[in-house]
Amino acid sequence: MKIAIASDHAGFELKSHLATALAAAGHEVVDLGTDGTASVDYPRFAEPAAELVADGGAERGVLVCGSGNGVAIVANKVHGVRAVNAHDVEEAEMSRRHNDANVVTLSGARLSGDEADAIVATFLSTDFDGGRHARRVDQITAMETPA
Ligand SMILES: O=C(CO)[C@H](O)[C@H](O)[C@H](O)COP(=O)(O)O
Repeated sequence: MKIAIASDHAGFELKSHLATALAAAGHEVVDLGTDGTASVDYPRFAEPAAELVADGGAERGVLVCGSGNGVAIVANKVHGVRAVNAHDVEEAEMSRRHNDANVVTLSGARLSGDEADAIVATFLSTDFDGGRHARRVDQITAMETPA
């Protein structure tokens, strides 16, 4: 799967870990930075990654900042993106099954590499349930189109 990944300084360590692990698992990883622990502003990195997902250039996005919150807020400004800050495997699973989330955001401050690996693996492998959930996702998508 082609995956866009990005972080700010607070997510850099976990993002680097995930980029390596995802590539080793056979995924095509597009790393949009940041490239170190120097302080940067998360919108600058989260927006291009979210746009790549929205444009179809990547199937899923993985974004990391200190809390996972800032990058989620940025990603959800991009039409076509449904980003969820997943704190555990169950949230990742439900974000796929019920929300058809295409971007997962993570806390670099609170998650271990093993925890993040499990969350991302679940996020990538879980299918959307469709049915009544598709109707609700369609209602979200309709909000992005001016009447
Ligand atoms: O969590 C974040 C945004 O939601 C960021 O990664 C930062 O950790 C947070 O904004 C704090 O910024 P700082 O410049 O690292 O103090």
